[in-house]
Amino acid sequence: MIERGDWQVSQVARNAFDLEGKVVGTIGAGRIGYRVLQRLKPFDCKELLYYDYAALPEKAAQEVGCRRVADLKDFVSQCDVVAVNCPLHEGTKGLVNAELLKHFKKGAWLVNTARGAICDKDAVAAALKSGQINGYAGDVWNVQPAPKDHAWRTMKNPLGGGNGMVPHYSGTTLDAQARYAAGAKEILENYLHDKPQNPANVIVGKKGYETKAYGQR
Ligand SMILES: NC(=O)c1ccc[n+]([C@@H]2O[C@H](COP(=O)([O-])OP(=O)(O)OC[C@H]3O[C@@H](n4cnc5c(N)ncnc54)[C@H](O)[C@@H]3O)[C@@H](O)[C@H]2O)c1
Repeated sequence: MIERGDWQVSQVARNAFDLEGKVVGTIGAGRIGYRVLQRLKPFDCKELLYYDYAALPEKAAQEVGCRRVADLKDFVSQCDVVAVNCPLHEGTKGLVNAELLKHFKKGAWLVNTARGAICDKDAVAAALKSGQINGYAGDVWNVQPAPKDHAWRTMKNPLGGGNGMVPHYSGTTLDAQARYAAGAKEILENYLHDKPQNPANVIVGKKGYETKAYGQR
């Protein structure tokens, strides 16, 4: 469209909204989910919500002014935008499915930069096609690279838009690659020199799951 130079603002902007005055929520309020809430604060959203079995420390919740909602259906029914920021585990695979999508506000927006398989791909495509959700955006796919017939490559809302998928690279800036490399080096050095690991880096330890972030066991 840009290359062709034939865009019309009335067409391009017919489905664009502000975050100001909207209710935005995150499924998962760990390192990333909490930072998302922090970064949303200056946008003057109507309310910031989170759904997580682990409550944020009171001070952290107060700093961003967010409210925890204990029931997932209740949570999504209040949000104009739902962002998925929890890990993929047996309790989150297909968490956003046809049944849950029915409870979303009609025309809500769903963002998933966590893991593709947390959202049921066909249920998301159907909800977008019907207008139950207005948009789906993310960089993560249940199969990567996604096959040619993957619904998320072509799905659209009734206005012919609403698909904000990109390849899984959005955290992969050159600066981030330097951070990954430094993190991997630190973990290897700790291992080789028999030093304790930073608990934030341990998912499975010698005794099984050590993190509390991969479901309530
Ligand atoms: N797209 C990318 O390039 C990219 C980059 C980094 C991380 N990620 C994804 O983001 C996820 C979150 O990262 P993080 O660093 O914030 O992890 P984290 O471990 O700090 O936080 C995860 C949070 O999710 C919560 N959680 C777990 N299961 C839940 C459930 N069933 N319902 C609600 N909340 C639940 C945990 O209690 C925790 O608070 C990662 O697991 C990873 O899959 C994606």
